[in-house]
Amino acid sequence: MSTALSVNLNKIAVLRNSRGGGEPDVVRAGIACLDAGAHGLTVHPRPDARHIREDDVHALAALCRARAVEFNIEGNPFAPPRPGYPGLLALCDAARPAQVTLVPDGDGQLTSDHGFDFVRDGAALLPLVAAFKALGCRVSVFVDVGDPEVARAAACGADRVELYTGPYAEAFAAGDPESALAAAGETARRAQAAGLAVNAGHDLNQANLAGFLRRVPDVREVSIGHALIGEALYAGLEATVRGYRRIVDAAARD
Ligand SMILES: CC(=O)[C@@H](O)[C@H](O)COP(=O)(O)O
Ligand SMILES: NCC(=O)COP(=O)(O)O
Repeated sequence: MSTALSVNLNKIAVLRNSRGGGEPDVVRAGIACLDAGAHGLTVHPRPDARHIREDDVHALAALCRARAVEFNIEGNPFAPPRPGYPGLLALCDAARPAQVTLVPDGDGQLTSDHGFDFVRDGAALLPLVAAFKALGCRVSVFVDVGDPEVARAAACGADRVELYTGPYAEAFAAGDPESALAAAGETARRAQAAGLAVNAGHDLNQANLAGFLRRVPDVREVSIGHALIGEALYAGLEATVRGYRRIVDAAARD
């Protein structure tokens, strides 16, 4: 079984928004990721539009359609519309992503840090999941590793769950990933037994990914952004500085 890599472009938009203007360009970055072999692209437009904006969603949806690859939009289905953010359902209605990943983030969160509470939110999720599926989207829901109620995602109508891998990444960085890996494997198996496919994401990187995929069975997709964009900066920094040196050195010779 192979695992698809979906690159999350949020952090390209963070850089762009820090200056206004259009650089770095999220579509150009998306093209580079797809040219390098990414199987799809992910965005998590937040209601405060701190990074990915509505216009980015449409531009990237068009790119993914043209390249026949998966576009994955993440967001909180309960967050109400506001200026600059039409709401997740309206956004998906307009952009028609192949997959929507429902994430229960509050507005003020720095980043995603927990999955759904299915006992509390299950009844409210049921009609929402149906509404996204009526748009033709595969629906994945963000879940905590170790959630004993993970099978309830199937009763909500979801197709997949995305395991929240932040705690695993922390345990790996601390040199003690064993119990996080065992728990992730167990949660994946419980979800799969309920008929759900399994995605994973959050703070995955080139150091911790292989160990995760070795231990957690049949992970269909990983979505990776923060670390990948940081690693890309390091990987490209030397070549870029050399390029600038060539320019200033050539100008000095003229
Ligand atoms: C659901 C998930 O784990 C990622 O989408 C994460 O939320 C990235 O969002 P930010 O880039 O806003 O931190
Ligand atoms: N769903 C996880 C995601 O899209 C990327 O998370 P991160 O790599 O930015 O932590």
